[in-house]
Amino acid sequence: MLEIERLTRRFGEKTAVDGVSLSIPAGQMVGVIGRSGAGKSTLLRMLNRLTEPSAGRVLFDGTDITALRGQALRDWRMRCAMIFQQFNLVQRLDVLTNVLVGRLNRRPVLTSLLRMFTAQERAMALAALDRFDLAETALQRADTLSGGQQQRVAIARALLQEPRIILADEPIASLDPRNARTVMDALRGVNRDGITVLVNLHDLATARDYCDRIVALNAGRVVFDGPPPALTAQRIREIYGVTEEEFAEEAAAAVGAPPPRHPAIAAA
Ligand SMILES: Nc1ncnc2c1ncn2[C@@H]1O[C@H](COP(=O)(O)OP(=O)(O)OP(=O)(O)O)[C@@H](O)[C@H]1O
Repeated sequence: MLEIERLTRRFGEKTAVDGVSLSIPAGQMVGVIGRSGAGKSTLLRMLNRLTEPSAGRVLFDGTDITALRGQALRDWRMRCAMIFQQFNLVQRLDVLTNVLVGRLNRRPVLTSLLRMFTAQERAMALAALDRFDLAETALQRADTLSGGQQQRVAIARALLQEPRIILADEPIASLDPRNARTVMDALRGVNRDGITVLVNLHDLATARDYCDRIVALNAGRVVFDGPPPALTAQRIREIYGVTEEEFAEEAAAAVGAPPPRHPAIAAA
């Protein structure tokens, strides 16, 4: 269980996340939506302490994550893997090594530096790649892969951390619809294995299709929290003051994604 209690982050005068409280049961897939600047990235980044909260707490199974220091903080970051919009692979390294990077934090510094991995770790990495139909790319350089393949490599790398939670910040914003689907299928697949997934999405239709729960942010605050069918086009209008179509186009532009081809205007 992840408990977020009145979590707040200020940047100077700006309050990016403003007293957010959420209880997220283990194994849930939560889509976080909101306009550009609503605080989605800041919220996710506070959960694994890439960004420090100004106030509030995060508890995981009763442990206060916001108070962790040193090794305990490193352990938490391992259990709470991040996926980024731009994949963050080492382009000149082969795919297998990129996946094995997920093990680095789990090992002593020297073996990490030498990038020495056990046969068991290599087998784990290959199995993770195989699961996403990428085993045959293991020895290719990462930069020879498509965006969708690279993002699935990033998910495989995250799995090598043996995480309890995956935090994905706009994981499909740079992908075409087909690749976006393969990445969302991969995330949903690992979620079905019991890993909690929090995913920032600009695309409402995707959030509806894949998530158990949608949290909508506006100006750093939670303005909707419920099951996808409850987030109707009418609710979007009430919350954001725009049609769902306008919301979709604006959100896509904010993350540099192509405009939606089929805005889910009547999804509800
Ligand atoms: N390091 C920072 N320094 C100053 N202001 C920041 C910083 N990070 C975020 N902000 C501000 O906090 C607010 C929330 O930003 P955040 O990136 O979390 O929003 P977002 O919903 O993820 O939007 P986007 O999709 O455009 O990234 C914005 O006004 C942003 O300018």
